[in-house]
Amino acid sequence: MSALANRPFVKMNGLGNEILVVDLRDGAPAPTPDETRAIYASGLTFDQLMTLEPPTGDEDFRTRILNLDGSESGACGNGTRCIALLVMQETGKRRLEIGSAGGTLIATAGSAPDLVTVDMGVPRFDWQSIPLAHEVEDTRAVPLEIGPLHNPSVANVGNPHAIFWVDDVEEHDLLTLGPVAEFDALFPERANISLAHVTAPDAITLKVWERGAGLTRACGTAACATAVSAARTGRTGRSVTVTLPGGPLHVLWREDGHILMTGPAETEFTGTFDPAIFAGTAA
Ligand SMILES: N[C@H](CCC[C@H](N)C(=O)O)C(=O)O
Repeated sequence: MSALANRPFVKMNGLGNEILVVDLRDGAPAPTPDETRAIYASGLTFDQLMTLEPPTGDEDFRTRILNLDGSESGACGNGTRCIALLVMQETGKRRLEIGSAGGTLIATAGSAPDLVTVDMGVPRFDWQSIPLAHEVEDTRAVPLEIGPLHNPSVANVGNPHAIFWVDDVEEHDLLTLGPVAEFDALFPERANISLAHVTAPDAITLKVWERGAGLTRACGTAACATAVSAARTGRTGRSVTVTLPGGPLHVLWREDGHILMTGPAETEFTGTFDPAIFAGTAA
């Protein structure tokens, strides 16, 4: 019997990026890839499943990010705002330290009850950190062509991102081009794929094909990766509003290198996992 059977969950979203939160602070094991896929296949759909796990150091708690295909990611911006809001509401705390594979994230309560700011850490741009399959000198414009898309900027913000600069995010068929780019041999760990249209020195429109999840209404790490790439290529300043299909996020790339992402989080419903979901998964 899966340790998840009859366990409660909370369904949330960050700008329409669908997040399923599972509280494992009692030390229960994290969902396996099989169990993650089984939950999604049961009709309890999400883009990412995020856990609450016991702290291993000074942090308040730890989290693990699982895409709907069962793959694990080192970061999830929208999901981090969701779990931070949940624990802030539970504890009354206005600042949380959250441990994750991508590093320690600092979440602070925003100026409105549903707003959260997350320090997403410092981006990395060197080809080995993205990672790319071979050396690329200038990662602001990588030699890659995917149909009509070419020369993306790449960045790692806890997870790998490729950003194609376009004049209209609706002009290209990201549903088709996204997976082709995601699985390109240049990205040994695959990549999240964005179409970005800079509309002003402080404004970007963005559409994202997410690694392991597909088209989503919003992607916080893509907004962060795009914001820092726009700044380092001279397309914008360091403080931008990134407008995704699900709505706007504000991203500030501080002079000390840290990325601050601010946006809403929302609870939709709660429930418990029906044991039948896990009938076919490995014990
Ligand atoms: N939706 C998430 C990104 C999940 C990242 C995942 N798609 C991966 O890197 O594998 C966000 O708001 O940042």
